[in-house]
Amino acid sequence: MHVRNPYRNPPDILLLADAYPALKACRRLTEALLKRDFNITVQIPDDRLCPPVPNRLNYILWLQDILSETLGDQIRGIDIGTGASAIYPLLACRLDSRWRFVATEIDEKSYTCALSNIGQNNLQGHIELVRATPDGPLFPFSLFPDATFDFTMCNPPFYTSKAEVEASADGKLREPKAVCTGAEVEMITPGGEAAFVKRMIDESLDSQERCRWYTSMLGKFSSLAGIVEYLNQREISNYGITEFVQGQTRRWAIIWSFTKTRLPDYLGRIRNPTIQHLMPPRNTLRQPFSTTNLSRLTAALENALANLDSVTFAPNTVQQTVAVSDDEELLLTDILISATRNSWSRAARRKAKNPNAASQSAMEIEASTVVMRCRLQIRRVVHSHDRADKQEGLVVDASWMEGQDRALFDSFVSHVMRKAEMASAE
Ligand SMILES: C[S@@+](CC[C@H](N)C(=O)[O-])C[C@H]1O[C@@H](n2cnc3c(N)ncnc32)[C@H](O)[C@@H]1O
Repeated sequence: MHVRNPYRNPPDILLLADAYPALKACRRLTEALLKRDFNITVQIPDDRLCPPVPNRLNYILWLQDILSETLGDQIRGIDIGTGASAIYPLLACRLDSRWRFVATEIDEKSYTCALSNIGQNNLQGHIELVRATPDGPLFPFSLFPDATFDFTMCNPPFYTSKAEVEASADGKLREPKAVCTGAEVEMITPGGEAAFVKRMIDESLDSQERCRWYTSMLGKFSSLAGIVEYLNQREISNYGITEFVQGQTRRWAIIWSFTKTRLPDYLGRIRNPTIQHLMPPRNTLRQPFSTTNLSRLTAALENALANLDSVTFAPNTVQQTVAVSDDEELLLTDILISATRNSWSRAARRKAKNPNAASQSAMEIEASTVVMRCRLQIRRVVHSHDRADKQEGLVVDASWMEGQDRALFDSFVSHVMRKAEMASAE
């Protein structure tokens, strides 16, 4: 090609679509990306929403990260309002053959089209489509009385009314007009997305641990505050928030659970300082250490853990570079820890000196139950924001993984960190 021809290097179609939104609305672009990159064949009718692949993929990848430690040969999820494309189940099942879906849809045309898309990709053994009704339950648990699920997901209809759709057509609220060629049933629901998600929260209070993680995407940042307040009112403290950023488009997702499993902060908190009031308390606590000697610090930590009789731990040596905003970190040691009771508080240590204080049987019962699981990661941080004066240091990140009692985790971390700092300081 001619040297001055700018198309000598073919344009990046996704960047182009970001700069020229009408392209995003192009069904052929979605169909082509799904075919080329995932071997998925879909047909999306012209009068139904066309899902942008990068955004939908972001949601699936986040769920994959959350479920990455799930054992077993199946991961079972529910997609509420799967749409004509059935994009979430198709993508997820193509990416990992262990995934299974129940997908719901109220709109007849989208239901029929989703059924055909699932069949065309030979995924009918992995994805079960359920015809829902607008006034019926959002979660189809009653149809699967013996099943438990790993997650629910949803991209809810987000507008409250036709007037709101029209008001947003200039692109202020969501995607530009060209993209919003969906049917009303896809885009409008009484009370908008916030009311839809609140319905899910209400239903989840009944179904509780039938599902490990309840999640939903949110198209409007303004929905977040009301939903967090609703979770707080209902005393659902185990929740998280993330954001999906693709070019100029930003979306959010909320996640909550009634189980003891806790999310690491990188999956359940957004770092943006202006919205910290909406974030759940931190599950990852960072402690800088004065020593720069890795073996000293590792030995000090292991010694502090070995001195706690209710604690078992498994250290793992790793060498993995991880990027954290502007800083680079080297993950060096990963220690998995379980505790069967509190043996680190002052009261617990006093009791241990006087074993008659606790009856034998109570001790045995306690010892058989894990009350807290967490991980300690030793990392080497390079503070690169001041490049002239690079500062290296060792830190330990303590991440709460399981338990009901946040105070127990906090007191464990402060005990172990204090002991390790005293023993490793040079
Ligand atoms: C914004 S679209 C999302 C479609 C698809 N999941 C996606 O991300 O492209 C919302 C979908 O939810 C469906 N829907 C609306 N109310 C529903 C309900 N009560 N139960 C199940 N689906 C519903 C709509 O018909 C529509 O297909």
